[in-house]
Amino acid sequence: MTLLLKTDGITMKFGGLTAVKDLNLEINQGEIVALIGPNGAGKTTAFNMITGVYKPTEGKIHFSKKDITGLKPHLITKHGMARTFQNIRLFKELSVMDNVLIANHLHLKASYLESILHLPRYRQQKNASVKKSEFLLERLGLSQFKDEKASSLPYGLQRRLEIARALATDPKLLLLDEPAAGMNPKETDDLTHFIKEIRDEFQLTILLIEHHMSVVMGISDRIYVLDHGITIAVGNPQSIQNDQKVIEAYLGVSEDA
Ligand SMILES: Nc1ncnc2c1ncn2[C@@H]1O[C@H](COP(=O)(O)OP(=O)(O)OP(=O)(O)O)[C@@H](O)[C@H]1O
Repeated sequence: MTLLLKTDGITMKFGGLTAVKDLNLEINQGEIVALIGPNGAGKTTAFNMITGVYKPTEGKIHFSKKDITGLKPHLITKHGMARTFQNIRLFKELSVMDNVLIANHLHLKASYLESILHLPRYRQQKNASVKKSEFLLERLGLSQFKDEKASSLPYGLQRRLEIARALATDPKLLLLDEPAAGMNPKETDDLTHFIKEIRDEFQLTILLIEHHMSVVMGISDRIYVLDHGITIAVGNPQSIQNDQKVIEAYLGVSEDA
């Protein structure tokens, strides 16, 4: 097995609050790994450290054997990491197709001068980019909406479009922040199959944050459980479901709620 992502004791402090403490994730190529935990456990903060939004207060992050600690998000994307957000971030006024084209643009190698002069290399890349975007939309079941405004899509399809945008940057590792949020049971079930399909088809490794336990238990090879920033359990779905500390962390939350 090839190790793709490794975090060595990453910690994030906001003033006096330690949002994540000493997190040690190890994700192998091809795995689907979930990060779960009650609200405020530190899951999004962990994503933000891995993707370069925050520089960890302590610790190191290695991705594809390179130290990426403290690199800016766009450079981390170039190394092969892409993410979606808890709150969908699309260019709402642009078409579905343009949303994917813009994401793909990051990968075009033609220079600015070549692009304004419409030189051959730019034209070739643009054509390839359109083909690739069409392929992604086709593959994600969005072709029929390609000329629609992104904001006109139903919620579940907007989430798919976010994933299409992430895939347009050719990631090795895809981070999904609550992909099933706001979905009904049928959409949630479809999403579970869909995530496995894209993992296989695009040879992805996936790290996801998710509150829907049916999704987490249905697709994860391994699960990390955070509570108040601390990793309280790591294991396969079965061991996590039976872990006393995990049960208590979740029961504690429902009692408080
Ligand atoms: N930029 C920030 N500044 C200060 N505190 C923050 C910041 N970001 C997160 N926190 C705090 O860090 C803790 C962890 O938050 P985080 O959003 O990572 O949790 P989470 O597990 O993703 O929660 P949820 O499931 O509700 O999204 C919380 O107490 C939160 O208030």
